[in-house]
Amino acid sequence: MTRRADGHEVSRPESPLVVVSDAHVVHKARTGGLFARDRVYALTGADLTIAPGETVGVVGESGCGKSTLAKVLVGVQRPTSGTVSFRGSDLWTMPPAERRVTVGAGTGMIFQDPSTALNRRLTVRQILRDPLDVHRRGTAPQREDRVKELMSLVGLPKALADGLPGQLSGGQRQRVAIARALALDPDLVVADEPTSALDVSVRAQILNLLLDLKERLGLALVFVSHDIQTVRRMSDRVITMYLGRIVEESPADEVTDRSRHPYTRALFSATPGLLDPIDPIPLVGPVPSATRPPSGCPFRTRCWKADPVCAGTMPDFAAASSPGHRFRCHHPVEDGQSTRDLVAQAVTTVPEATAMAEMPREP
Ligand SMILES: Nc1ncnc2c1ncn2[C@@H]1O[C@H](COP(=O)(O)OP(=O)(O)OP(=O)(O)O)[C@@H](O)[C@H]1O
Repeated sequence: MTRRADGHEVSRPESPLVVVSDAHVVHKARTGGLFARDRVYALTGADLTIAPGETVGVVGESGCGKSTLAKVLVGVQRPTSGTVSFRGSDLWTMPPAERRVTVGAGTGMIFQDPSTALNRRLTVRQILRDPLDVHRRGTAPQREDRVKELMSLVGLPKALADGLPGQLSGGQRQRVAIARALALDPDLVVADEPTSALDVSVRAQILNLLLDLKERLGLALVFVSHDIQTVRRMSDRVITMYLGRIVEESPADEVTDRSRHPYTRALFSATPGLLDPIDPIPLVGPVPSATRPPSGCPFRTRCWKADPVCAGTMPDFAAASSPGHRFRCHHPVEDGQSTRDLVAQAVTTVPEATAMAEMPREP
């Protein structure tokens, strides 16, 4: 059984749709010149399972690896190590042609900015026909029918079929991008900040459209956003990432005041309107560089609960008291402890945390 965002329990088929196991993504640093040796640890040891039909939200500060995880899930980013299986088949050991079909037909991705994600020289009809042509879906008339069906599915008037992206509003462009992601009837759609480039007035419409499509089509949806309130509203389950690591995974209704990882609590405490009007939990300094992540727990340099144990190892996942809730922390928040208490605790121990932040990092 999976708990939906509205609190209802729904039964899901047992076999997972996507399983990511111990995935690491390491890039060469973009800056530093031709002979730079710096590596960016964009994703470290990610384990994640997505069930058919569920919505998983991914939150975390800028640069923590959310987009990298999203791209790994839809087979756009090959992990440096680790595995990604889609409907039981390992994506990166199958022949490339098979992977293109598996990923192309089974997944869809919606990007932040539809202005850059859509080819400006193609009409809406051409944009929506393209995946059908590439994957040779049906006859020419059937493809035309599918284009019409997709436009109606996302609420685009027929009259826009011959329009170019530049002639559409931001909201209409994002509808085209959503329709394109749905063209091949995927099981999984990953939406990476799908509303952050849109006017506030159309954001709710696009979010409602995604929720509606997800229910109607039985899609699994991975929803990446900085907007924690929205993630919570959209998702069944929330993943918190910090500096390339998944540090907590919990049912959406537990992320505010029942999260066990100090970072998740701090992140949510800084979201206006989510909890009591209290000050956010204070953290020490900025997020460390992804080229030199701290040893052990990556959050320890900013955490008010950190001690030398945290500099030693990254703990394995521990299960919280409720199903589907797990976290990786040596000194988790106690079950039932209020965020208000944590603010008070952090305020008194931040000087110690500052000292911890000065501990040596890995070379
Ligand atoms: N192709 C690349 N080459 C070098 N570094 C990269 C590359 N792609 C991502 N990174 C780095 O990897 C880290 C994770 O990036 P990612 O885009 O996944 O983070 P994010 O959480 O999605 O950030 P944001 O919320 O700002 O979009 C960042 O430090 C980023 O600069």
